Amino acid sequence: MNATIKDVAGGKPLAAILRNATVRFADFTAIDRISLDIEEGAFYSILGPSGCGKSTMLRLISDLIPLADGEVTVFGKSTEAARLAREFAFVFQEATLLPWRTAIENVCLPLEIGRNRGIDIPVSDWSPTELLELVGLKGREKALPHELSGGMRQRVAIARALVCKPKLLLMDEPFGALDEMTRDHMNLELLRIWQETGVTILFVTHSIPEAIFLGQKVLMLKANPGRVKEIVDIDFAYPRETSLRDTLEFTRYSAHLRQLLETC
Ligand SMILES: Nc1ncnc2c1ncn2[C@@H]1O[C@H](COP(=O)(O)OP(=O)(O)OP(=O)(O)O)[C@@H](O)[C@H]1O
Repeated sequence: MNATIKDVAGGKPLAAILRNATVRFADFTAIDRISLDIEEGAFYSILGPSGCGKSTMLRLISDLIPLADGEVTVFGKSTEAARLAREFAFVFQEATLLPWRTAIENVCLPLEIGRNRGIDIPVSDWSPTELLELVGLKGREKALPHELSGGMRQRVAIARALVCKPKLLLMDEPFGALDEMTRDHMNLELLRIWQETGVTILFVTHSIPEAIFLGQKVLMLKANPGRVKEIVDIDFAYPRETSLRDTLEFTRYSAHLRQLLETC
C-alpha cells in the first residue's frame, strides 16, 4: 500500500488504515480481516469481551506484532516506518516509569534514548516541563515515582508518551488500575490534552461509561475470531462534563453497548 491512500474518507486525512488485517498466533486467528479507517485527530474508544483482540489490534498498529494477512498503514507509512518516525506512542495500564528517575527525567527518557542512538527524532513543541504542566503536574517535576499516586504516575507516562510529538496515541486500559474518582478525573484531563494537542487517540477500555464519555466513536469488537461488531458514533459535543454520565442519552448509549457486548 502506498502513501497516496492516506487521503481518503471524504477528503479527511487518515491516521491509520486497516484492510482485511489478520493476526495469527500459530494456528489461532486473533484478529480476522479487520478493515477500518481512523481519521486523523479522532478519538476512538475500543470495547469488546476479554480476548477479542483489542490489545492485539493496538500492538499490530504499533508494529509490535506482525500481520499475517491484509494491510495496515499509519499516516501512509508501513507500521515499521511509522514506528521509526515516532508517529505513535503507547501508554500501557502500568505507567512503567524508571523508579530511580524523577518525573521530569522519566519524561525526557525517549529524547535521551534517541540522542544516544544518534536518531533524529521529533520533539514536542512543549518542553518536558510544559508537558508535565499540561498533564497537571506542575511543581512535581523532581518527584520520584514512589512519591506520586497511581494517577500521577500515569500522567507522567502520558507526558512521556507526548514528548516525541506523536500524531497517534495508543492507550491500552491506561486508567484500568485507578479508583473511580481518579479515573473520572483522568478522563477529563485526557480529553483536555486531546483537544490541546490534536493527537489521534485509540483507547482500549473495559468500561462502557468510560468508552462513551471519551470517544467520538466506540469500536466494538467481537471475539473468536476478533472482528468489528459495530462502530457507534457518540454524538456528544466537546468539552464534555462529568454530569453527561447522568443524562438519558448517555444511558441509552450504555444500554446499546451493553446489549452489543452481551451478544459478542
Ligand atoms: N503472544 C500471543 N501468543 C498467543 N496468543 C496470543 C498472544 N497474544 C494474544 N494472544 C491471544 O489472542 C487473543 C486476543 O488477545 P488480546 O490480548 O488482544 O485480547 P484483549 O481483547 O485485549 O483481551 P483483554 O480484554 O482480556 O485484555 C486471545 O485469545 C489471546 O490469548
